[in-house]
Amino acid sequence: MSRGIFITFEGPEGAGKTTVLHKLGEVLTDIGYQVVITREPGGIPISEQIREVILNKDNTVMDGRTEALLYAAARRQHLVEKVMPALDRGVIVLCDRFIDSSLAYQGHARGLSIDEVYKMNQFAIAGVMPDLTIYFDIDPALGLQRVHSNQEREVNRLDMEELQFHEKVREGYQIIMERFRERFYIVDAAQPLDIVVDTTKRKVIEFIKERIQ
Ligand SMILES: Nc1ncnc2c1ncn2[C@@H]1O[C@H](COP(=O)(O)OP(=O)(O)OP(=O)(O)O)[C@@H](O)[C@H]1O
Ligand SMILES: Cc1cn([C@H]2C[C@H](O)[C@@H](COP(=O)(O)O)O2)c(=O)[nH]c1=O
Repeated sequence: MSRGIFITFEGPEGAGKTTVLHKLGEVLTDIGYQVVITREPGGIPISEQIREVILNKDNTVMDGRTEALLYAAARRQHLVEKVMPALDRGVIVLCDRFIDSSLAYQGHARGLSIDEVYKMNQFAIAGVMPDLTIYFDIDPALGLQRVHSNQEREVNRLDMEELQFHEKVREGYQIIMERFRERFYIVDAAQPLDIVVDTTKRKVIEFIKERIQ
C-alpha cells in the first residue's frame, strides 16, 4: 500500500480554513477516498489539553518561546498518534494548520525568527512535511471581522492580539510561501464561500489524482 497524502490548510484568523476543510472532507468521502480530518493544536486528547493551555485568555504572561515550544509539543504528539498512522494506512489527511502556522505566528509575528522556529520544529516533525498546503489569503481585518461575528466561535488568546500582529502573520506567510513555493497553492479567501470551496476542491482532487497515478 502506498503512503497517504498529507494536506494542510493555512492562513490568518477567519480566512475560512475550517469551514472549507470540512466541506472538502465530505466531498472526498463521497467520491470514495478515505479521509482523516484533524487540526492543530489539538486533534488528540494530549494535544487538545496543550491547546487549552496555549489559547486560554487568562495566560497573558506566556513567553513567546514557551508558546512556540508548546505548539511544537502538541504537534509531535499529534503526528505520532494520529497523522503518521493514518498516512501509513494510505489515508488522505486534511489538517487545519501545521508547521507554517508556527513559522508565521511565532517565527515572524512574535519576532522569534522564522529560521529559529523552523529549526526547533525539526525535532518535533522529524522530516514529516505536508505534500500540499492550501493557503487561504485574506486581509486580517476582514478575517477578524468574520471571527467576531461568528457567535459559535469562542475568541481565544491569539485572536485578541492587535491587528498589527495579525498583519505580521500574513506577512510571515508571504515570506514562507516564497521559501516553500512548490508546496503551496494560494486561494483568495475573500471570495464568496462557494467559490473558495470550489477552487480548493478542484486543486485538491487534481493533486490526489496526480499522486495516485
Ligand atoms: N468565503 C467566506 N465568505 C464569508 N464568510 C465566510 C467565508 N468563509 C468562512 N466564512 C465564515 O467566517 C467565519 C470563520 O470561518 P472559519 O472558522 O472557517 O475560519 P478559520 O480560517 O478556520 O478561522 P480560525 O483559524 O481563526 O479558526 C465563519 O463564521 C464562517 O462561516
Ligand atoms: C498550529 C499553530 C496555531 N497557532 C495559532 C493560530 C490561531 O490563532 C490558534 C489556533 O486557533 P484556530 O481557531 O484553531 O485556528 O493558534 C500558532 O500561533 N502557532 C501554531 O503553530
